[in-house]
Amino acid sequence: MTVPDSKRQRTSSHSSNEDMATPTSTMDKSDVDMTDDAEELKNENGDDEQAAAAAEELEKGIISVLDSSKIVKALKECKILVIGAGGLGCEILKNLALTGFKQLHVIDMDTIDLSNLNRQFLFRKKDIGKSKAIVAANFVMSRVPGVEVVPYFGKIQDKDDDYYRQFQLVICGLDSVEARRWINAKLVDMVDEDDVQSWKPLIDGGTEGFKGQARVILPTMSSCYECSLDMFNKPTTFPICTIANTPRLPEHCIEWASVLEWPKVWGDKKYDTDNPEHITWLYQQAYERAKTFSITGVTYSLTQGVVKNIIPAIASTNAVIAASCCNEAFKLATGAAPYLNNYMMYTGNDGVYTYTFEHQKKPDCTVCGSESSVAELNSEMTVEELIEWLTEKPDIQLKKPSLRTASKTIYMQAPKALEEATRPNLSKSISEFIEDGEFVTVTDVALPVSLQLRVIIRP
Ligand SMILES: Nc1ncnc2c1ncn2[C@@H]1O[C@H](COP(=O)(O)OP(=O)(O)OP(=O)(O)O)[C@@H](O)[C@H]1O
Ligand SMILES: [Zn+2]
Repeated sequence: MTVPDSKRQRTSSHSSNEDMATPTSTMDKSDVDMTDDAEELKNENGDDEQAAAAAEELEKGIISVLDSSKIVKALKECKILVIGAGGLGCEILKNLALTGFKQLHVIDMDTIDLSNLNRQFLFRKKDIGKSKAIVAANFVMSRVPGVEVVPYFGKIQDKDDDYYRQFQLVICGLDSVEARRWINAKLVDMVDEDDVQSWKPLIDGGTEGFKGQARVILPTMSSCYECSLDMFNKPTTFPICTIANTPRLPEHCIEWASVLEWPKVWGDKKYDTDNPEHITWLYQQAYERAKTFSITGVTYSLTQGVVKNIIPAIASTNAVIAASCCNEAFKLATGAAPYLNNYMMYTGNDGVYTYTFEHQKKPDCTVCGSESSVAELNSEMTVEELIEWLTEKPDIQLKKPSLRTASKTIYMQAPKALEEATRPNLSKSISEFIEDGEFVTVTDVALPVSLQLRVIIRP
């Protein structure tokens, strides 16, 4: 696989993370690759004259027509892990196999559901209840001769470094932030400065309704998933005044029915989003209100979608994002063109709009940063409050953090005995455990690695 120029420098000079910033320009990259390519041409073809001519061209900076045999070789040698065999995963597996990649693995922990069949086209009705990964792998192999797809029916968290080490590239088609954070941290953690093979680019695709994004993460070199965690906020809610007074969208009317009308009529009784009678009631209220404001588009299924907070999966969004991910995989595997640097947004809400930008690496990113993450905390803060703070802070967002310093165990979520033993510490103030400037090690189910947090205690 083509190793970006900056990676080569990094591994050979042992330079620190700060030096690496982002991949260098395409021209620099091609310079390095071209020299190597010329060498390879000479060795492989044994046709000295042709090789010499090609080498000369390459040295002059002329990029000749792609050599198909080299492309084929690169695709054959690149082993890719696809994570997720859902809407995006089906597209990604199909694209990779048809592009000519030969060694694919796929992980998915889920089984096939009837509702998947409209867009997860590797599955048929007879497959309902079976493992997505296994069915997808068999389908792709039966349709595309010469490709091997090895499935794993389970979670990415089940696998260890040895498993991940075999791949040159990882592509994610996931639906959860948690799984993305896990694989991102795993791949960053696996990077060994002295071993270029330990370094695996991560291509991450994500879709939500008509919106999607594709990004290329070069572990320790470019911005990682965790660097941009604060971009993912809680789902949008509508301002109450809009809902109450100036609705413009069918969603506003549905929110009005569920947030304001339901409690007014039914008091403390909560509606059940799985009860068709309740949804029908909300739908009728919303429909009447929409009529008053000349708003169209309130339907039963939209009502259900809004109250359940469901964003419909759009097959064409998956197709666009998967295409972009596989395009990047092709470029990274073959060096045929510069790869995405590093974030592409797409929206199909209103025609087609895409935008590419370079998401900056965060120097104090808790996963890939070279600087330690600093937390300035009040000395009176309790351990429990610190834990809550860690779960709420937008750029940390942990689930169930456990805390310790070099000398003290502050609070452990598991095992049970340790949790019980440390529970009384929850109500104590953090200054009983943490000295000003001391490092706190934070572990959490969300991440396969621990975080180091330097704590500054404010008096
Ligand atoms: N930690 C994980 N390990 C392995 N697979 C995972 C993990 N987290 C999520 N997945 C898989 O990622 C896939 C995401 O696909 P997709 O977004 O199409 O979801 P879906 O559940 O099939 O569809 P929808 O949510 O729209 O009904 C799912 O099949 C899911 O099982
Ligand atoms: Zn990062």
